[in-house]
Amino acid sequence: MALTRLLLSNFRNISHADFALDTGVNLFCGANGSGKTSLLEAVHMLATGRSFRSRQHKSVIQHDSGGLTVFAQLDTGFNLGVERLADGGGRVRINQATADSSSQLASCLPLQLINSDSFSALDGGPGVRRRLLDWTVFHVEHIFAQEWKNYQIALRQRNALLRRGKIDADVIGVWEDQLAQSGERVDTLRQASFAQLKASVASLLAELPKSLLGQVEMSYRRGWRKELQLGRALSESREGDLAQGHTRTGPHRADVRFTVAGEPAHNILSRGQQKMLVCAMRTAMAELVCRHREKPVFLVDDLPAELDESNQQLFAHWVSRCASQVLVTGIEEGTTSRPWRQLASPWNCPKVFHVEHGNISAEASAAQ
Ligand SMILES: Nc1ncnc2c1ncn2[C@@H]1O[C@H](COP(=O)(O)OP(=O)(O)OP(=O)(O)O)[C@@H](O)[C@H]1O
Repeated sequence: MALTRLLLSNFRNISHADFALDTGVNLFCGANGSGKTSLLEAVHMLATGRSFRSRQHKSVIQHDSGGLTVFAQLDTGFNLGVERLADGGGRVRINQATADSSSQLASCLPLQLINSDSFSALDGGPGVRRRLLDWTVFHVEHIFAQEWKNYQIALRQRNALLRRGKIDADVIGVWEDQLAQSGERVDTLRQASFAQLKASVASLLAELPKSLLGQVEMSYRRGWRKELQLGRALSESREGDLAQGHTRTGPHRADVRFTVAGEPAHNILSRGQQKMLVCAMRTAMAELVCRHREKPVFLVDDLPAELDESNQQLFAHWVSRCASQVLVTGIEEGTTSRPWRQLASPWNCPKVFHVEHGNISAEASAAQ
């Protein structure tokens, strides 16, 4: 699936923009602070309901304006709209109907993002990596969203009881049964996707020249002891959980680890190697999703940062295999477009946009 038209108003320094996008490559070039990242942020908001830079909608809304809107038409026939108001209000619409969860947006617009925060997949907490795995499972297995929701409802209830300090074994037992059932199913779905991601990442990394990247090991930790059923693990940890006031075991503590010779990968790999590992993971996620449904859209903020030319070219090649469309930002048109121009048609004819003080204008025709 691809975005065919994008409309923004009052989104950071972009007061108004309305333009058509190509399938394949769309390049947004401009000086520092011109609004390139804001544009990617707006597309991300359409797919998730939120910014990737700020938890506060207010900081994204243009100063002195009452609210922002982002609207897109997709080639699948869907229209997506997000409105955020300075007074805290807002709404999300899909084809004129109000959407009540951000997972409805995500399901209409599967999106992959590569930016300077992507390193947190390696040096950040387990939650970042768990979300990467869950993005994949969500798009591959339709029952995952409901199972995960059931799990979280039961988790909230158990935690509320633990916080009260005094627990009735029968009452907590009911929630532990639900946690155990949905938790085991969440884990089974995650394990199936993880096995495929691991194989894909290994084969993508094998396309790179020989280096320590070839020794990266990926492992999945499900969040509770291997030898136990989840129900048993929960009842065994009840005492300790009570002392801590929360549930310390279960799939909400799962992790995906990247190691090299037993060490966390970010302690060993160079910055460029780390970025290629993250690019391989993101590509593997997209490859897996496009085996089951339509190809995702990629957002790539400043690809040349940390990557030499051959790595940029390899990543562009990966994206062309598993994406329907890519929105790429860069300062200079020449360097930003170079990795894409060596690909086969139509990926070698980017649509070029110039971004200047929040104004976005398309070049009359794509330069060759
Ligand atoms: N709420 C806001 N209202 C108005 N302007 C804002 C708001 N938030 C940020 N800005 C400004 O919007 C501009 C766009 O920033 P953005 O990060 O999109 O630039 P960029 O083109 O990606 O720059 P760089 O190349 O430096 O990464 C910046 O000048 C920033 O100061």
